[in-house]
Amino acid sequence: MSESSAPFVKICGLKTAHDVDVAVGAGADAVGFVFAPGSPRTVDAAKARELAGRVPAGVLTVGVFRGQSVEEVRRLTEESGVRSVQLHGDEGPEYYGELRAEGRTLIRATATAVAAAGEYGEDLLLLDAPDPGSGKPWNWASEEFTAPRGRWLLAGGLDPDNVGAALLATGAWGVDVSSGVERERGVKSPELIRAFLAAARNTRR
Ligand SMILES: O=C(O)c1ccccc1NCC(=O)[C@H](O)[C@H](O)COP(=O)(O)O
Repeated sequence: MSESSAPFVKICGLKTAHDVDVAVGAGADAVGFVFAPGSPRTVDAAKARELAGRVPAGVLTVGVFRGQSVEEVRRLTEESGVRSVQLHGDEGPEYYGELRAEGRTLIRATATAVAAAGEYGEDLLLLDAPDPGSGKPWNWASEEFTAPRGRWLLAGGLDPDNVGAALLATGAWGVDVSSGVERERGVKSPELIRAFLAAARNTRR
């Protein structure tokens, strides 16, 4: 993708077939299913398999994990059929190496400063808020923020109204959203999903 092309957009925390269809129909590049326990968006492997089965091959399906063992990530990924793994815990490079050796596409989510994407062998870096999925923004607009080198996604408190400015301010390759496309916590809004995708798509860096 060249710098002037449309940003990559991932819609996360989907739980219903209708919301998956809306996100895919509106042009999402990736859709996420939360396997991390304790979230209002958590789905089990069977539900994720049903939802992922609706997604065409050109759209990435992502399982979202936090603080789970490699064995659990492996099991849930295989049972659900998702193609990519997004990790929000404090896993180190060895953990990534183990999953990478199995050919999984890896997204490393972190709230700490990173110099360059790919340092842990991940395919995509995701810069997120310390409390992922909370809808709380972090200081991506501040002068202290230095964007990492390479391809990275921005997340944390994005919504249809601020995603364009966020992309322009940070130069992120793409964006990821959950709370900002919900009408209440854990319940997606088809209108907000469409509005977010339109706003992101119309932004050219
Ligand atoms: O969505 C959750 O509840 C969640 C729980 C545990 C780990 C990650 C989780 N979500 C990740 C995402 O939805 C996105 O990657 C991102 O954090 C979106 O955050 P926001 O748009 O601020 O809700």
